[in-house]
Amino acid sequence: MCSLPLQDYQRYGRQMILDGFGLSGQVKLKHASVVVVDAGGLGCPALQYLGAAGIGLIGIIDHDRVELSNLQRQILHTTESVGSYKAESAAQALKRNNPDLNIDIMTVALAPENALELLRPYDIILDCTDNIPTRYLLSDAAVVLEKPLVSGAAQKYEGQLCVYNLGPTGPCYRCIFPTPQPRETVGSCEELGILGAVTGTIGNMQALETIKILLGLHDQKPSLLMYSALGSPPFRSIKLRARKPTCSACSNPDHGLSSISNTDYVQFCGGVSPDWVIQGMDAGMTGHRISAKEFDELVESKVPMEIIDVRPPTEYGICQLPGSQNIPLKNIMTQPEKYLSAAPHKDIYLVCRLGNDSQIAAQALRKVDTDRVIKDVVGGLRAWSNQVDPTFPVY
Ligand SMILES: Nc1ncnc2c1ncn2[C@@H]1O[C@H](COP(=O)(O)OP(=O)(O)OP(=O)(O)O)[C@@H](O)[C@H]1O
Ligand SMILES: [Zn+2]
Repeated sequence: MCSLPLQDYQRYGRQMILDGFGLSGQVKLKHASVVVVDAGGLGCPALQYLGAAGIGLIGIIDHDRVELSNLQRQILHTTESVGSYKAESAAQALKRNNPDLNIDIMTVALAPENALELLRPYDIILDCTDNIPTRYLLSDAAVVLEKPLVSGAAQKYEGQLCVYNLGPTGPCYRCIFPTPQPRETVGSCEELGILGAVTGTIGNMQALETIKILLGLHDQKPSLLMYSALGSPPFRSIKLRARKPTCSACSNPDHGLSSISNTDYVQFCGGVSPDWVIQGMDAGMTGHRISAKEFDELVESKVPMEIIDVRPPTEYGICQLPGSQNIPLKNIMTQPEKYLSAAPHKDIYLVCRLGNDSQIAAQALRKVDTDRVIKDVVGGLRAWSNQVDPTFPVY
């Protein structure tokens, strides 16, 4: 009797003849389950190889829809899939290659309330996300669920790869990064740019690490791989120590469901909402923020105000709101008092391209002056163009 359907011997034969793989390896993959958060730049290549290799059950979590600007790197999606859910579009692409796959499509954002429930059914979790709050959330959930977390990151020409929480002593993300980097030093692909083949390199390696773990071919030694496409050599690897005895997650016996649901991941990471929060997945919008539409109403009603645009001068030179002045983020961060005393009584509204840097600037100014109205425009000039003035350039 065959352990696999007859046609699978042909489909997977090239990998089954590898030393350390064999029939038993293919059967292990068939009985394995992995969940990939998300179907973006890293998730697409990772999913493509996991699906083709014959993983028995694949979960895809992504609440977002395909946009034209995703297609240079999110290679499972096509021009026709623009507007569809990424999780659905990715699942269709995997099925075109391998029609018998079992795929769980989850078109929701992973959040503290649903993380454990959504991730629990799977053996291994892949972190392919692009924001720091979700990285901490995924790590904390992987620790509670005692599952390996294959984590990738990519930006510009660079990427990183690490397997966290591997085996009983493998470190978690919090062991290595106990506190988030300041928001000013990190940014999204939309802000900083990304070369598609770089996400391809890291995403493929995430699939490879996952398959190694499932087959028992992983050496279980934790390391952080750093990739720089323009570097020489392009790959460097740092050995990581075992779990940190002081880690607030993996070495804390009280770390569990309640610590996840009681953590405000967005606040912990500097209070800047990633776009899944802004899209209403969370009650993240505070009284300190204003929508582009409401901001327009205030401008129209001639309320006295100071409009500060915190973009770099080159970007301010491309397009700007009438009546705004340009004070780049880094100037505000180094001398917030100076800019407050220059406009002593007026309400202050801050804008930037996408609404992230202006949030940081607003927080810094509010620390110095707690009485004044100091708000940032959600979604920045991109939202202004979408919601108020379609003739305002988007770049
Ligand atoms: N908490 C989350 N739950 C589910 N999916 C998430 C979560 N956070 C991020 N994602 C998904 O991660 C993916 C990241 O993909 P990627 O970094 O390639 O950029 P993008 O957001 O699609 O595009 P761009 O940054 O160019 O606008 C997105 O599809 C996003 O929806
Ligand atoms: Zn830890």
